[in-house]
Amino acid sequence: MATAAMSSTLNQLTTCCLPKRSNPTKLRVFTLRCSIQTASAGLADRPWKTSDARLVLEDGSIWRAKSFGASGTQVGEVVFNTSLTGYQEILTDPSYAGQFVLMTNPQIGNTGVNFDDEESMQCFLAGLVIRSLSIGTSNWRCTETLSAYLAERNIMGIYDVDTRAITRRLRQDGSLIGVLSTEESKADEELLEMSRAWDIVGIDLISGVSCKTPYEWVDKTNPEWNFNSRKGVETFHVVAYDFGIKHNILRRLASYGCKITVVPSTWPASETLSMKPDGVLFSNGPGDPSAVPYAVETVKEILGKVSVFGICMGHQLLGQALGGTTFKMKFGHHGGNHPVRNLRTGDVEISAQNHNYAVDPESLPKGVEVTHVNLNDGSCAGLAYPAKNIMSLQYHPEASPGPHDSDNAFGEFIEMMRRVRQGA
Ligand SMILES: NC(=O)CC[C@H](N)C(=O)O
Repeated sequence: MATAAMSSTLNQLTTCCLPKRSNPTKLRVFTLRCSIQTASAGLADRPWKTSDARLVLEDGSIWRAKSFGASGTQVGEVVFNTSLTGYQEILTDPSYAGQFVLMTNPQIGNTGVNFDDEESMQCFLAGLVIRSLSIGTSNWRCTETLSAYLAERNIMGIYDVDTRAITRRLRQDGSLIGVLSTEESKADEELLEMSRAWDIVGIDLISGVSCKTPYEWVDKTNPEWNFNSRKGVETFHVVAYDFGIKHNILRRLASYGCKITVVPSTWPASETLSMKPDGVLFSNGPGDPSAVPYAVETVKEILGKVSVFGICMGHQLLGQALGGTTFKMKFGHHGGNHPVRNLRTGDVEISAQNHNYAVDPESLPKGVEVTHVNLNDGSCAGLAYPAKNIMSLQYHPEASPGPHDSDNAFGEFIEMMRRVRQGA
């Protein structure tokens, strides 16, 4: 069992062993060392688990760690997430398909998992990278430990890895492809080769996470946690394109009084328009928005004919459909603490974010307004095209996890649909 003294020793070691960027042609191994030794050689096995996994990054660094969840070998892009809570919502956010999520919060697993906090039916991410795996769970809602949950879903996790050092490397050099392996038989060079042979850019990851057939969604936010709900108001029919949709987007729309039909990413625009919805929502989703031209075409066919709201991937597809371009950011935004300025009101919202791509505002045609700006780096965080009843956000008004400052964006979408219905 890890004592406070032990974890403080570990923290000191982590600080003073911060590795420098390695020569890309050489493999360099980083291990979190523990200062506690076994008594004398051969007397007893160590009472704690020793390293049994490697994370090999494309820059040639090798991070020795301990595995939990599933075992095997997996490739993906490593991104860091700065949320303090909500690891289960993050694990089930389909937008993380193809990525290893490294949590900067050093202790994960404390609250276990529960089935009410899932953002989709599955974990699509490549794996989870954490500093310390909590040895116990303490939460009245907990139904299972994080380890058991990941093992059942065949998702690999590693802990006792220097997450601060990896995060600093990602911030300095940008997102990196990595291979996580528990297989001793695989040589370091082989894993490095795998990481260099794979790329997340240009792959359609949406088709692997979208639903296959349309369905109706009725669940609202649980009354225990609800806020901003509207009572006794008219109902609006929204068709929601599932590019990897998070359940909380659907719950929030339902709580605002929408009747929702969720459709697959390949659902023809003509079918959507024939349903005569009041609005169309383009959801969040994984990967490169330039790798799904079919989705951009669908958005183009719908724009101007009905009110639309794009969230994250939906915002990026809207940007492209309007004639703009998207680009890959250095390491993206992933976390629940990103300040955004709403340029219409002047208000600053603390927002939940998860994206690696962004719309280039310079590429947008006249009439398209940048409505929100990310205050950390000035990137475009929201768009509107009032003449065509279009609005979009690069971040997550549904939060989950994250602050609820931006929830009113759903209210604005409702207002837009109401104005169109009233012919205003
Ligand atoms: N959450 C999302 O919709 C992410 C959008 C896109 N996959 C990106 O990384 O930018």
